[in-house]
Amino acid sequence: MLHTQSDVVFVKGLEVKAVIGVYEWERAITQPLRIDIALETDIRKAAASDDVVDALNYKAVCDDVTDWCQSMQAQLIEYLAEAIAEKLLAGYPCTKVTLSIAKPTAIGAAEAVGVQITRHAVNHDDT
Ligand SMILES: Nc1nc2c(c(=O)[nH]1)N=C([C@H](O)[C@@H](O)CO)CN2
Repeated sequence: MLHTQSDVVFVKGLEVKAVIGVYEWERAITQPLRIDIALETDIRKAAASDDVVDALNYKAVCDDVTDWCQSMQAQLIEYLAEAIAEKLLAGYPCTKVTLSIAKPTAIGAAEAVGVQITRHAVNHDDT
């Protein structure tokens, strides 16, 4: 199918305090994570109805991502990013997720360190 439109619902700079890191001292504290998310989705129904029930609700995304970060207590941000992307694709009406997770306080000499990933929904029509 030819796609003639491309829409994104995004979250920029979501700050979450969570247990994250590989070192023993990191397991005893929380650190800030700064998260950017772009969810490729069709916004036309919400744009026509002006009703949040037709929208990919970014408030729900922020609440879910915050909960997942805090409950997972991951060591690597790679592990956390992959798990969040998988959950977003499974739980929200989106076809592609681009997600970056930064640790702004991990390396004193750097503004931030982190990862960025892009994942696509599996299209079951093709199988
Ligand atoms: N690619 C990664 N490298 C490192 C990570 C990580 O999650 N991914 N984590 C650490 C430590 O937890 C670090 O943040 C402590 O300063 C080191 N390298």
